Amino acid sequence: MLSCDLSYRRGQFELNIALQTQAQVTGILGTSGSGKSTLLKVLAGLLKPQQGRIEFNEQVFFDSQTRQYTPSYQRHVGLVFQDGQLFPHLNVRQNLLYGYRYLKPAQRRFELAQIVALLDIDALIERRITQLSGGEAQRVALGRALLYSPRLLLLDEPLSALDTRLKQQILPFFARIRDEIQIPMIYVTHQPQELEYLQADILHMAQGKLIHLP
Ligand SMILES: Nc1ncnc2c1ncn2[C@@H]1O[C@H](COP(=O)(O)OP(=O)(O)OP(=O)(O)O)[C@@H](O)[C@H]1O
Repeated sequence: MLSCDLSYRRGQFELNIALQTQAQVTGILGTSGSGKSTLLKVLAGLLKPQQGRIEFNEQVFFDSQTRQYTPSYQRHVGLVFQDGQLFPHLNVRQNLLYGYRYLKPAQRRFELAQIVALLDIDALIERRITQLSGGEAQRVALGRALLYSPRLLLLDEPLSALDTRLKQQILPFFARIRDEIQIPMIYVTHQPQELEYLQADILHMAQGKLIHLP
């Protein structure tokens, strides 16, 4: 269960979000500039709200009243952006194991072979990042996030850099994450069809707030 009630201000922009969700996939739709990415960064611990409380599965991420703040690396959340942001100087295997190496064995929920099979990236494992297609790179980025054993996956338009055919190929992998390893996901997109495919609970944002559509 993710529960938050927070305000975050940056210049003229203000984010005010109160939500509770325990859906497997929570989808967030909203116009450009409505604050979707900012919300994910606040949940990930990359931006600190001025006020409120964020709790995930009974772990307090932030509480302005008790002055609690859990830094990003202690939240165990995975973040995937639209362009994957893989390290170009490392090959696929090294990218996949990047965060995993820093986990204690007891913290590791998955093994490399399991994630490689889940995402069907076996044939790519020794490739350089520059030798990957957009869809392959995105699966590797997802694999790297999963190997970090996140308890929550934050996805910021993970398919928006891909063409329609590739989107159709990759969406089922998100369904596999939902069904086979059951990591809750917050999935930001401009495409309602992606959320329908994933049977997400859908939230709408506008101007820094959640809104109810008529
Ligand atoms: N690094 C930054 N510094 C200052 N303002 C920013 C920064 N990043 C975003 N903003 C502003 O914060 C507001 C929310 O931006 P955000 O990126 O969260 O929107 P979004 O809903 O994710 O948009 P999009 O759908 O275009 O990705 C916008 O007004 C944006 O211009």
